[in-house]
Amino acid sequence: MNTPGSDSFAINTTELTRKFGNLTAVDQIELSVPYGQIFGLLGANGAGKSTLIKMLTTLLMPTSGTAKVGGFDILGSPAEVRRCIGYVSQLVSADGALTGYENLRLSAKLYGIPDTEREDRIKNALEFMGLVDSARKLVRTYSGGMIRRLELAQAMLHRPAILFLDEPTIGLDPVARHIVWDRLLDLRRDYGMTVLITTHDMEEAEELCDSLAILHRGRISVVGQPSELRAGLGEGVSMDDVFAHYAGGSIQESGTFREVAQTRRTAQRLG
Ligand SMILES: Nc1ncnc2c1ncn2[C@@H]1O[C@H](COP(=O)(O)OP(=O)(O)OP(=O)(O)O)[C@@H](O)[C@H]1O
Repeated sequence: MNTPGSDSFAINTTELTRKFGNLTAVDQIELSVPYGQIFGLLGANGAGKSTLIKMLTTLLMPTSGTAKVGGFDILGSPAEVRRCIGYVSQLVSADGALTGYENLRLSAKLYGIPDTEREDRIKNALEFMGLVDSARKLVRTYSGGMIRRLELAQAMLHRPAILFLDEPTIGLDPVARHIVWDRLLDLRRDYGMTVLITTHDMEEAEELCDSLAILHRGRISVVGQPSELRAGLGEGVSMDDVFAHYAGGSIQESGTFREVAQTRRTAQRLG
């Protein structure tokens, strides 16, 4: 695994803030994620989850504040951060005109995996994700679940210490969703990987995640284990109730048409 810098947390943010004009999408967030956790970021549409992930993966500059990822500062050492993370965005990133194997070759080159190690790493990733039999088929013939598993295989090729996944199971049927969960649990068990996911799926939040942070208008409303969060609100409380309580009660009417259309296209493509 790519060795992270020395820090007791995989992710540690300090007053992390991002503004877009007058809108504060992420507002002075203080978040600490221990190594080896599957950590869920929840929040209504427009709460700031993707913006937070984009800053942590060095794709977007903060307006103020900073964060350490794998012990490296996102502002001072972005290249080191990138070396120890993997990222799967909301949008489909695998190339449908290439085979699964060719997509992995491309990722191996992009991640700078030495030529002598590439074939072994690709073989290992294909086996791990259950894609050996379909490796030589064009990705456009894959099911949604296979595409997601291929994207996970691409993101794990360089053995990142920390994996960022923006809505990894959006648009997948329950069987495909459970297979993705199992693979993520395996990644944590076999490689000690820390996984940060965003999700709108309360079952995923409860069953897959060790801890959750719920965002509301760019701020963290609450952090805790799913069972703690439910117990904190009383008996017989569901994760839906927890979400409604801490995420602002209802889905906000924010997000541009383009963003919504793009997300739906992704879900349709994967469904
Ligand atoms: N590039 C941008 N320019 C202007 N505003 C933006 C930009 N990116 C995000 N925003 C706004 O910032 C806010 C937070 O958006 P973000 O995508 O982080 O939310 P989210 O919680 O990931 O939402 P969703 O669940 O719909 O993916 C929204 O109001 C959004 O419209």
